[in-house]
Amino acid sequence: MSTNKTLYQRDPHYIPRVAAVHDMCGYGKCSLTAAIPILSAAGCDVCPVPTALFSAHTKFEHYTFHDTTDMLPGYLDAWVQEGVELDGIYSGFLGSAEQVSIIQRMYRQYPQALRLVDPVMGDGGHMYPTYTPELCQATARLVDGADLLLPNLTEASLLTGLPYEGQDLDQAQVQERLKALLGMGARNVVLKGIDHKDGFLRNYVACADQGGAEEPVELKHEKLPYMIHGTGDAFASAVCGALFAGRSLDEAARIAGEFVRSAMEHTPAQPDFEQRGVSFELDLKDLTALTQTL
Ligand SMILES: Nc1ncnc2c1ncn2[C@@H]1O[C@H](COP(=O)(O)OP(=O)(O)O)[C@@H](O)[C@H]1O
Ligand SMILES: Cc1ncc(COP(=O)(O)O)c(C=O)c1O
Repeated sequence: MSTNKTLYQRDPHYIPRVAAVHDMCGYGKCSLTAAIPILSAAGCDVCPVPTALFSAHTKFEHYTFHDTTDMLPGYLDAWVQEGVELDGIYSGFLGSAEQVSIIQRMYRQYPQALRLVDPVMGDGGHMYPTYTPELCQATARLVDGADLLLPNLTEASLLTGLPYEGQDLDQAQVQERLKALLGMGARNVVLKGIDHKDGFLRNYVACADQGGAEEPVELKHEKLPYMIHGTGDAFASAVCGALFAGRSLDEAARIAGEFVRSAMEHTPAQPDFEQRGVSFELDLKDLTALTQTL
């Protein structure tokens, strides 16, 4: 089964501009330090909107956190004054609940821009330390009208109220979560990280214009026997990059899964690999080759 759906028609001589609304981490590759290189490798002009500044991500014992909410209205006003145009708004980890209203303001200001929402809130059944129930409720407001929503299973539970039942979900449980997310107004969903402990990871693609009635598309690839932080951001950024390169949704999710798997294969060769995050630098040229239409 294939949805074979294209969200963005790429003119081969045009470079799409995408606002990346994520935090910046000094160490531990995730968020903007994933989104900027990965989307650029896929042929996008990335304009960062930093939602917070961290010395390192929240899986570290020691980190500093600076919420940037206060500076964002002026930052975006200045873009409007300069006539900056956007083809996409790709949001992820947020610093405060008020930032959801700021993203909605961007949606009003750039009505043609694709709305790509990675509803970063937690994993393994737990919220990230700087997330609060209020911030999760606010994040849920981004589901309605999202052209693409990219939750993991923890985030799918937080958004839908369905229980978190681990990563080993059967087809009916996957379908239930996808239907609930489409029912909340997401136009397309990629549900990440289903793990039957059979040596593969599975990602599922579902589209609202199929009424949620069709079987979702299952994309499976090898699972490497270690976990590294930041895979969700690398995966979501690669899906978005491939979409802006004109790839279909299924193909974008397949390309992104292979990109993360391949990058994870290179990662253990690096010192402190479990700390530094996914080392995808050597894989960027392959992402360019896979996504480029020029
Ligand atoms: N151990 C792994 N081996 C291979 N691919 C992986 C591995 N971990 C994650 N990935 C890929 O990255 C995607 C996103 O990772 P995941 O950890 O599920 O996201 P999140 O960080 O949002 O919880 C997965 O769905 C899978 O395609
Ligand atoms: C500061 C920060 N940004 C982003 C993330 C998202 O990481 P992932 O790619 O694993 O979803 C996290 C998760 O801990 C984080 O702490």
